Amino acid sequence: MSIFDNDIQEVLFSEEQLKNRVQEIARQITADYQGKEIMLISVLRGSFVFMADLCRAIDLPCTLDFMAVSSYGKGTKSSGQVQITKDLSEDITDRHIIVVEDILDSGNTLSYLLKILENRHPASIRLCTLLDKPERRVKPVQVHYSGFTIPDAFVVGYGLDYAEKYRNLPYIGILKPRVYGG
Ligand SMILES: O=P(O)(O)OC[C@H]1O[C@H](OP(=O)(O)OP(=O)(O)O)[C@H](O)[C@@H]1O
Ligand code: HPA
Repeated sequence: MSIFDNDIQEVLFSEEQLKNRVQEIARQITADYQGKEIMLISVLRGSFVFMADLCRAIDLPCTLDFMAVSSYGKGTKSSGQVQITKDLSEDITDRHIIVVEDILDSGNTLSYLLKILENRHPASIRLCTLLDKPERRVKPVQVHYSGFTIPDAFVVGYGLDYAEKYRNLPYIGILKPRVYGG
């Protein structure tokens, strides 16, 4: 039970389902990068919960860094204007990078971000997103690790917000449209 339950139309993924899927992705990454050291880049703020669970389930030498971008402001639709609000602390040249995201929606954020990171000449770069909402895509983005494909609905919880709320919900659910006036 959560104080937010009344704002949720439908639970898409329970805590248990999230835990199991995150472990499967971590096992896949561990197998794919045997013998290598990886660097996980969490795209703040939404991916912080996924990152925390994923990195602890990966059995490889691994460093972490964080980047913050924003394009949604207080709305439920991408403004199309992506802003870097915090850059990485580390140099990624010649490193094996995995970008960790909570959701791939229009693709505006990740197409912009991946281009910037590719220009810094990593040894390799892959994208790992917990959720993929393909119906909303306006920019193509190549995904290597995807947790779940979801329908065209605004979701919150497990790091994902609406107007900065709901990030601390332990499950992922569809937000009732009346909450955002949709
Ligand atoms: O594919 P897109 O339509 O660009 O949407 C995906 C982006 O939107 C969310 O970030 P947001 O800008 O809401 O910032 P946040 O991570 O701080 O919540 C999410 O974390 C992704 O970065
Ligand atoms: O469905 C969503 N929920 C929360 N944040 C988002 N950013 C892009 N799509 C979403």
